[in-house]
Amino acid sequence: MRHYVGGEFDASGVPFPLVDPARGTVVGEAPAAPRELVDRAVGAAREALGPWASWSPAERSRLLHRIADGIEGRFEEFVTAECADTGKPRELASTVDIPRAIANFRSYADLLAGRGERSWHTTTPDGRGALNYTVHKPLGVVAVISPWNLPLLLLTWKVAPALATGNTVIAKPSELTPGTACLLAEVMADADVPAGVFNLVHGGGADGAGQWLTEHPGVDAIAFTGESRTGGTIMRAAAARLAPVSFELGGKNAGLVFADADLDQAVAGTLRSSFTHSGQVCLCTERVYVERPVFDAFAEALAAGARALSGYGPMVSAAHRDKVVSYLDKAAADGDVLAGGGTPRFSDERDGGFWVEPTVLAGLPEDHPVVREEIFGPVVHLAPFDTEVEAVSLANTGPYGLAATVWTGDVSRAHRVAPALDVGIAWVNTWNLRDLRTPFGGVKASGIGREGGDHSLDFFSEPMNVCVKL
Ligand SMILES: NC(=O)c1ccc[n+]([C@@H]2O[C@H](COP(=O)([O-])OP(=O)(O)OC[C@H]3O[C@@H](n4cnc5c(N)ncnc54)[C@H](O)[C@@H]3O)[C@@H](O)[C@H]2O)c1
Ligand SMILES: O=C/C=C/C=C(\O)C(=O)O
Repeated sequence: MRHYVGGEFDASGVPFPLVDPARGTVVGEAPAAPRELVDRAVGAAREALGPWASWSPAERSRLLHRIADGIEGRFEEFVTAECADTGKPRELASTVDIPRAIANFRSYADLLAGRGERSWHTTTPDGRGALNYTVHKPLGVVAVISPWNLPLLLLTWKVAPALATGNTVIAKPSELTPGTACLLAEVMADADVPAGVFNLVHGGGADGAGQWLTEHPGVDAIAFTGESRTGGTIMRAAAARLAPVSFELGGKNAGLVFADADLDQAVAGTLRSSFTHSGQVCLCTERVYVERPVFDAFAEALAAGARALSGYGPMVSAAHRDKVVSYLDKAAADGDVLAGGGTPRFSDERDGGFWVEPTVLAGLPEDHPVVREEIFGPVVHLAPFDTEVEAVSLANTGPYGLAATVWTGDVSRAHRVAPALDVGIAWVNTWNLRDLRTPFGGVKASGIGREGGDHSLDFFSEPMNVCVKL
């Protein structure tokens, strides 16, 4: 595991251990970047800005495709690194995480190639008129700080548009999952990305590379994905120099199941949306409200499906496993456990890992911590509702507003309910179906701004207006 600064690989810094989530064993180490290396990375990124800005959009677009080609060429290595870091099933990394990293670079390469600028012809009293047109400039040096759950997908979801728009980047992946970021740096070097355009430093957040980047006067903007609490800390650091921030934060996503839904589809969809990556996806459903006439049937089918789940992965760390289990203990004390509720016994080396059973709960009050706080594990709470108005109100209550699912067979109800939800993304009769051109992000404590398509290109650009008197 190495840093990548100014086109050079570097392993300086105090090593920190890397732990296999499936077995709980130390399997490697990575260097924590010292402060001077973070300073050097910012300096290299700043120095590279000028030459990089001279690249045409067509040249940057071709380079992004070359990076995508590089990831494709080392696909299995990326899958192995992603699974080693996160413990996620190989099938998930090879069908979601790594293909999406490739798609992230290709979609922004194509969007950039086709991006036009707007202009206006302005009439003037002398009749000769004026021409107003927009020029998009890069923000400058961007710090990209990413979480441990979808390490490569979420890192490249920011790096691709940041590079596409002519910025230079210092990436700081989670200290729990540095592996795929290291491979990405090698792909960048092999693709002849100019030195200093993409830099990578490893280490922690507070009192580490993460904090030093967010406080650094040489960093012009911060793109962050992580906990809402961390977002608040970063926003305070950015406020000191009014640096723009793009935040993708926490969630406590609700599902609404109406009696007119296809129940089998709703159960299968909720099993996916609650237990994919063992609930360690920001879009996962952690609370489901079910119309009363079908509550028992839905609860019974979902609990049976959760009990039958196999091949799921562990929590990313012992600390995260302990956090999730603490919520299970509270739920068992105050409510009903319909499935799971503990940690599985395998009677093999996995017993040293950070596993939690897929868990279905019910019977807790709406103000209970399990129903209100983000757990970020394989845990979903069910509660009944009687009216559509009540369902929307239940879903909209709480500090978060990232995503939601609506299961209904009534098309009018779908178009009435989905827009009424205070979230950034609502799926109807599906989950996590993604079009990369659409706005992606949350409201309330779930984030600031939107990623995806022009939304990312706009965040990473400064639009300038030029007015020419004719
Ligand atoms: N909205 C989304 O798109 C989205 C996507 C994935 C994860 N998440 C959220 O991320 C969280 C899980 O990820 P996590 O545990 O890695 O989050 P986290 O906030 O603990 O860490 C995220 C990143 O921030 C760094 N960091 C931590 N403290 C910092 C500080 N003070 N200054 C600068 N950097 C700091 C970490 O090193 C890591 O790289 C969950 O809350 C989840 O909801 C949101
Ligand atoms: O864990 C959170 C998942 C985020 C997913 C995306 O950012 C995406 O699908 O673009």
